[in-house]
Formats: sequence, structure tokens, C-alpha cells
Amino acid sequence: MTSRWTTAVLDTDQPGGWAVARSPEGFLFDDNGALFPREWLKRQDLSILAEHGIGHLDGEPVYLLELRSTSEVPGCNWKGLRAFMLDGDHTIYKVLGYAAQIGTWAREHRFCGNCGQAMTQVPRERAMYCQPCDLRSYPRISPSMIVLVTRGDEVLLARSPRFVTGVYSTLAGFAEPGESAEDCLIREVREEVQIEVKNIQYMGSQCWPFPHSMMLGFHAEYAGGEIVCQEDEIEDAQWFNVHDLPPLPASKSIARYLIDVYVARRLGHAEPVLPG
Ligand SMILES: NC(=O)C1=CN([C@@H]2O[C@H](COP(=O)(O)OP(=O)(O)OC[C@H]3O[C@@H](n4cnc5c(N)ncnc54)[C@H](O)[C@@H]3O)[C@@H](O)[C@H]2O)C=CC1
Ligand SMILES: [Mg+2]
Ligand SMILES: [Zn+2]
Repeated sequence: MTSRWTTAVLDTDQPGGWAVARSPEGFLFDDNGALFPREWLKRQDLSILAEHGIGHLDGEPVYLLELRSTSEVPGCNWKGLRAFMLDGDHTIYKVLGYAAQIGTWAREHRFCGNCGQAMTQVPRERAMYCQPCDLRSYPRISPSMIVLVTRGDEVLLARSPRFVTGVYSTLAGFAEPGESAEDCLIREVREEVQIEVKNIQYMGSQCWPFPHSMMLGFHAEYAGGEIVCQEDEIEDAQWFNVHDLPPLPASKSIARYLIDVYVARRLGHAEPVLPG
């Protein structure tokens, strides 16, 4: 199966194609979704900060209009990226997730971090450039480890104070300079619940554009320790039996995939597929 969506650096001087608009309140949408004819969208009363050519959807060019502020467009509303992930077409969510990452990165790299002068978009390359410093800045991606720790029929799940009420998930955390993926995983599990792990196994990865994580998913077995929750970060953590699980994260998340795979293996069910 060929992919409906491929990223590309498109020339914004070319007319036509589709466009999405992103403001501080999310993406613009109407009854037909979040993609609008680009020339029509540019005639609306929008405060455009930057325009980026981001790729092709079903062979048609797609552009992002990154806005300074939210404005009223008749017949349209604004909706955050998370809502597009939770319901709707997964390919459109991929387009918007990529648009959000490019928009955020370009917005936050308008000035050179070395000399403070304005940077320019490099033609045909996804980079911002400072000529006096000959410095290129590329889109930022933050590697984050996510792990399901298990002990036979039990899985270790935790709650952050930021989660929806009642929901428990796998442990996760950002890699720090100097760490391997495994070092990071071991440190995060120690910090968050004071548990030791063994037999770390890589399960798969997922782009998580909130705002720029690359989730690397693992399974690990319990090796020792008693659960002690990290203050402020972890509200509660427990061992849950695979037959008696709490409310779990959204079905398209890698957190949910890691849990579902393990439960399927324990119960002898068919394994799920990780959403890209
Ligand atoms: N797709 C999925 O299923 C899931 C994704 N995640 C994502 O994983 C990432 C990490 O999870 P958390 O438990 O929140 O991380 P964490 O355990 O490292 O704690 C978050 C803290 O790390 C610091 N931080 C923020 N950005 C950072 C960066 N780029 N590098 C280093 N430190 C940074 C901040 O102090 C922040 O409060 C987040 O982006 C989160 O949204 C988390 C759980 C499930
Ligand atoms: Mg964490
Ligand atoms: Zn510079």
C-alpha cells in the first residue's frame, strides 16, 4: 500500500494546492475538514506569520499558514491537534501533526540562537539559516522513552496529575544528553517509581507531535524494588492484573499499544498493530 501522505519542501511562490491554517487555538476546520483550497484561504482575513510548503496528500501539494493570532472565518471553527488525533481520519491527523511540528519549530527559530539576527527559510531544505554565522537549524525532535514494566500477569501503570481522571498509563520520559535509550529508560523508571527492570525489549516507535516527541516504546520485566511515587510527577502507581485494568490511554497512542500487546500475549489473543 502506498502512503497517501508524503512530506516535502514545496516552493511557496507556486500557486494552488491545499492549505491548513494554524493559530494558537489549533487548526481551522469546517464541514469538509481541515484542508482548504489554498488560494481561497489566503483571501480570508488571517494574520499570517509564515507559510510553509509541507508535502503531498493524494498527490496534491499541501501548505501550512502559520498565524500570529486566531481570527473569525465564516462557517469555520478552530480545534486542537489532540482532538484531531482522537477522532477523525488518521492520515489527516498525520498531515496536521507534521504541520504543527514545522509551524512550532519555524516560529521558535526566527532568530539565530548564536548572534540574535533574523534567520531565513532555506529553499528546498527544511532548515532555518543565519548567513553571518553560516548556521542551520533543523526541526527539533525530542527522543522520549516509554515502557511497560510487567511482572507475570501484572503490569505497572501510573497516573500523572495531568492525566484525565482515572486514567493510568505506562511510564515515559525524555532522554538527556549522554544517555542511551536503555540508560534513559532505567533512570526514568527509577525516578518515577523506584523500581528496577531487566530484559529490556524494543517494541516500536511513534511520532508524538505534542510538541515534538519521538516515542521509543519498550517492554521491560520487573527486577526488584517497591513502588514509591515521585513527588509532583506521579500521583499514583500500581500493579494491575491484566484481567482487571483501569481506564487506559487513547487507542492510537503507543502507551495503549504497549499495554494491548502484552495483554494480548498473556491472554492468547491476536496482537494489535501500532498506529504510525
Ligand atoms: N504517545 C504516548 O503514548 C505517550 C507520550 N508521552 C509523551 O512522552 C513525553 C515524555 O513524557 P513525560 O512523562 O511528560 O516526561 P518526563 O518524565 O521527562 O517529565 C516531563 C518534564 O521533563 C522536562 N522536559 C520537557 N521537555 C523536555 C525535553 N524536550 N527534554 C528534556 N526534558 C524535558 C520538563 O521539566 C517536564 O516537566 C511527553 O512528550 C509526553 O507527551 C507520554 C506518555 C504516553
Ligand atoms: Mg514521565
Ligand atoms: Zn547568527
